[in-house]
Amino acid sequence: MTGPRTGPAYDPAALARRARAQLLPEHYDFIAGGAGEERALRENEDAFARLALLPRVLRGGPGSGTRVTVLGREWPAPLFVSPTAFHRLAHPDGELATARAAAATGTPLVTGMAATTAVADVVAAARARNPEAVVWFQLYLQPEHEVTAELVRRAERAGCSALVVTVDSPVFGSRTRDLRNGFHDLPPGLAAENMRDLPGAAPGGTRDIAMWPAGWDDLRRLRDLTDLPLVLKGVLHPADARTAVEQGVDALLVSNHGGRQLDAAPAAVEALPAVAGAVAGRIPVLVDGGVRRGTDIALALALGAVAAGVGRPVLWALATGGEDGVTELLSTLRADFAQVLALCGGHRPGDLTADQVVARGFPYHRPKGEPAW
Ligand SMILES: Cc1cc2nc3c(=O)[nH]c(=O)nc-3n(C[C@H](O)[C@H](O)[C@H](O)COP(=O)(O)O)c2cc1C
Ligand SMILES: CCCCC(=O)C(=O)O
Repeated sequence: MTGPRTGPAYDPAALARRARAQLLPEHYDFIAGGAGEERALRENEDAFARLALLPRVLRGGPGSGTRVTVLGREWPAPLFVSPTAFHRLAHPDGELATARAAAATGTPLVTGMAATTAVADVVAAARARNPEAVVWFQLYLQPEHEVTAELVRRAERAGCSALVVTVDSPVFGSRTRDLRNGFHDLPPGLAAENMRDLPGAAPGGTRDIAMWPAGWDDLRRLRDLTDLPLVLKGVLHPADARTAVEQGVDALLVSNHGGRQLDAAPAAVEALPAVAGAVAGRIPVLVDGGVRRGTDIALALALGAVAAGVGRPVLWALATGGEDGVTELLSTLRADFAQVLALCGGHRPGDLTADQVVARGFPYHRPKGEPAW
């Protein structure tokens, strides 16, 4: 073998196994688990495995790197950290460690409303590592408008540059493992810190996060409340994607919530082409669910996403290695994607196209609903 070894050694399943050994079983299950029979959860990864990439050849080089532009900001790679609750279940440094690692690698972070660290502290930790760090705030619209408004003000004051509104949770999904384990409360000493001192909370106390069936009117009220770009997370139906564009939404995140809400939902990557088709390039489309390696990111881009998010792997890396673990994971995913892009004959992320995606089998075929060559 000649030349430098460029392929990173990374085994996502082994990372999850190592994390399992570190965590209390009910905490591991909370993170790993999904709704119902966990079909949507399994399908997220399986659907990627059913797809293959046709590389293009003799395209010359060198490539110009992995950078992409999303909502006016340049990202070093089409990769971001999806919002996940309660990072201090995984590691005592929790969201602070995740934020530092994301910032150090230039990876945009979506911090969750259900974080165990307040958004101001998350952004401060990220900016201390990298003044240019991109942090977005994930929001569940709350039934009381003043509560939503206060959360938005906190995200704005903290320096978040977009709001990711999760719209796939009109009610909470049935998490089979949590029901079996009786896991429904954070352990003593941990709290959803963004929910502290909100209207309706006891002094010094936190409010519960409501899963509530908001409507498009509520989204319009949010639009009037803030100038931050709005990203809708959890859109799977192309008709909703079209409405979102008409309503002035700034970006979509195609997601089945990591299989934690509707168990009959399709895999995120399977829902992506129809949503991207409905949006027709008018706003950026992001995706998460089952993204574990560079080939998954490449498939997502070829099928119309501008970037892909990772959820559980970040928590596994945090559990096993704290900040350094997350830094290693994010750098590895970026290097892996850079290698896959080059192997596909791409010079830049936008070079990956839908005609390069085929469904495995003999003979392989174009995924249904995709235009023929
Ligand atoms: C432990 C855990 C907590 C999560 N919490 C939230 C949340 O508070 N808000 C939200 O919009 N999505 C949440 N998600 C969903 C993620 O944002 C994301 O859609 C999903 O994890 C992506 O799939 P992946 O874990 O296969 O990468 C959570 C996922 C996990 C695993
Ligand atoms: C109340 C926050 C729950 C977070 C969570 O587990 C999820 O959104 O999947």
